Amino acid sequence: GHFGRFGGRFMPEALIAPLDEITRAWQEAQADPTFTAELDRMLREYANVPSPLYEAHRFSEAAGARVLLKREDLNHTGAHKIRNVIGQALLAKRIGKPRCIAETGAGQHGVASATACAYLDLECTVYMGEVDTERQALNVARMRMLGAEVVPVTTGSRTLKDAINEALRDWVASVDTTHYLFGTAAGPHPFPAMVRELTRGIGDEARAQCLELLGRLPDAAVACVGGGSNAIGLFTGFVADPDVRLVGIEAGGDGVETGRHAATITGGSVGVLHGARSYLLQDEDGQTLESHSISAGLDYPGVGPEHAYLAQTGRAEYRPATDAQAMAAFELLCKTEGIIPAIESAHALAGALTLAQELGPDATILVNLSGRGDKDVHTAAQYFGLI
Ligand SMILES: Cc1ncc(COP(=O)(O)O)c(/C=N/[C@H](C(=O)O)[C@@H](O)C(C)C)c1O
Repeated sequence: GHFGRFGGRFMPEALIAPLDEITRAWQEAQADPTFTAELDRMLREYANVPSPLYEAHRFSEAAGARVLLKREDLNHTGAHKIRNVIGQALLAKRIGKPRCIAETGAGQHGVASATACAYLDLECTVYMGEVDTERQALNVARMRMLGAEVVPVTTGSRTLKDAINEALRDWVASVDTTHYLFGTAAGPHPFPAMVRELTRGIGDEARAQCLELLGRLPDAAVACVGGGSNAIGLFTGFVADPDVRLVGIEAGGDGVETGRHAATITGGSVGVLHGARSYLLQDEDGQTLESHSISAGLDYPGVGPEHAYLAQTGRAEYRPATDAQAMAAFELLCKTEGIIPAIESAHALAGALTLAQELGPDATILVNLSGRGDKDVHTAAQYFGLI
């Protein structure tokens, strides 16, 4: 479970056995045609996968280069998260765990977890920072409608980091009946690799769709990076194509130089958080710092270890987009394409606008539109003074 010097599983002794059990079960499931056939069937018939590749002509004109959008916002539940949760919920069934727990920040992973558990008749408890339950209240309502228990977390900074800590505390006490349905490509082994494998359909599909549409590969593949799942899902399909630049866009918040951001690779340092060695925002004593972003889904002081590795080897590059840049890109997509993106995804769009200026009009830029903006309408309406 290593990516160069990154990754590993720095976890309490009590969780080593369940982590071993998931690792073994996942290896067996991947080799079991019944499991993979059921996973593919559910993705196709239930989750609306594969997602379309859409050429955004008017956004491209505004950007000054050709922009293609991978429409993960059109998946069932409105984001890429459904890919990961269907695989992990099927695995929970396979190992006889009647209950799943999950952490969530933006609420998309929580909604996807509640959805998969409703479909597969599993109990579902979602831990969510109290701050996030307020700014993503719509998703709290959706999770409860889908039959999940949502536990507002009031410890620490009351955001995603604290939700993960609470979920881990639950799991230590419930390993016999419960699978921790981890929401991003971070955490202890096997989660980063398993979530990458469950999400890599994004990049594998997009690569084939680009060859069909363009007759060649794109010049760059761009995705926002919170914990890292939608970005690693997009990048993996292209990592062996050296002419395709891989660009991860982190949450620059008020600007990295202000200290109020969630740009973990750009503004952080190597350390251990939530079971893996990667980059994180920490003070000189190794205490995790609070992150800041207008986007709940990117508001996380850690990042998946495979991104740390791709950054260190130089195969991928990571740049920040501030709240203001993301919201400007959010508005531009709304008004040029009639698509309201998730604020997380708007960070990737902001990165694409900058890259378009650098690469020029002949460039083709593939952007992962990781989710739709229904959950963010209130935040965006307040930001733009529409209500
Ligand atoms: C639409 C959308 N796009 C991107 C992200 C960033 O998460 P990654 O793709 O795992 O980097 C997210 C993250 N959402 C998670 C959630 O909904 O709980 C996030 O807050 C945590 C799981 C990390 C998202 O909802």
